[in-house]
Amino acid sequence: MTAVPPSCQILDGKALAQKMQGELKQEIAQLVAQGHRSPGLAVLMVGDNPASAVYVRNKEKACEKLGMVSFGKHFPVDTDQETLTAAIASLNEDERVDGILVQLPLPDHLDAVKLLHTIDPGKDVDGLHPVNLGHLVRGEDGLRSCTPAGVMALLAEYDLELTGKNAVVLGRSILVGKPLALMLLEKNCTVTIAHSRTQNLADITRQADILVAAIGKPEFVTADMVKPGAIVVDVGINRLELGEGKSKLVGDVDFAGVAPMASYLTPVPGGIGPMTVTLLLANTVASYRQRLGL
Ligand SMILES: Nc1nc2c(c(=O)[nH]1)N[C@@H](CN(C=O)c1ccc(C(=O)N[C@@H](CCC(=O)O)C(=O)O)cc1)CN2
Repeated sequence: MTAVPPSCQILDGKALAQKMQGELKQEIAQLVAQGHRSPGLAVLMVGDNPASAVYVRNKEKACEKLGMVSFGKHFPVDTDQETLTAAIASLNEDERVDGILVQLPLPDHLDAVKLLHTIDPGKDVDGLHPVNLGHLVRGEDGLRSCTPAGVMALLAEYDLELTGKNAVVLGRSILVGKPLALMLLEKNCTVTIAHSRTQNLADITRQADILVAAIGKPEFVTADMVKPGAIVVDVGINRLELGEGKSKLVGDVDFAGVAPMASYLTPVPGGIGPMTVTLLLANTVASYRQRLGL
């Protein structure tokens, strides 16, 4: 990682993820010792997107490390909508399965939104079903999207004051931007969602006490877009091909340029990525407890 000036503190998602996963492992071991079955998670992947394959493998490994059972299914790229709908219906009925997740993105011929609607909301550990998004809008308990929930857990770990702060979320996806804006609002931030059509973007981002970048553009946020002392959260994960078979992982924030401006900053890798996986595991345990009445 690039050297960070003393005025900037790293928000260490990797460390918090390890701590939370250790706690989840203990919790599961206790439940199993009391005679309960292990929690189960089913990750559905379609096609051979290499990045998705790595993420799915990491989720399955994490699952097993914590003592959960993995019911993952890998479908060929030409799988049709009906086959996937039937697979989800069967997992909805399977008592051993507490969480169902469809790895995104899906191949273009598939309708991801329609598929997500068929997941039992009680097993929707990605928090993307309209019922769970509806609970979030209303400020009610429910399964919450993993990446935004991971951002909020990391901010909470460092005791960062959110009330009354100007938060700017760059990105309006259903996976990150929109649910994160609602979670920041719930913590009494004044929230702006900015996106690819926003005018005078740097004028808006420079107002942010908390700036979250989730737009999928490598190193898009530069120092001139950041208010001095801002908390900067980088949700982007972009692989840059460097030639000769080499590549580098970067976020949506120019880390080296922004670090001297920010008071807190998340790295890539080691920031929000590990938190996403951890919140998926935490959601699966929450769903398991709810389903077993524990
Ligand atoms: N159904 C979903 N699909 C996708 C989601 C999601 O939350 N739900 N998010 C992303 C991918 N993703 C999880 O699925 C994910 C991406 C990256 C990481 C991560 O830990 N990254 C590491 C670096 C890994 C590397 O070296 O490549 C890090 O940031 O430290 C976790 C989860 C899209 N799809």
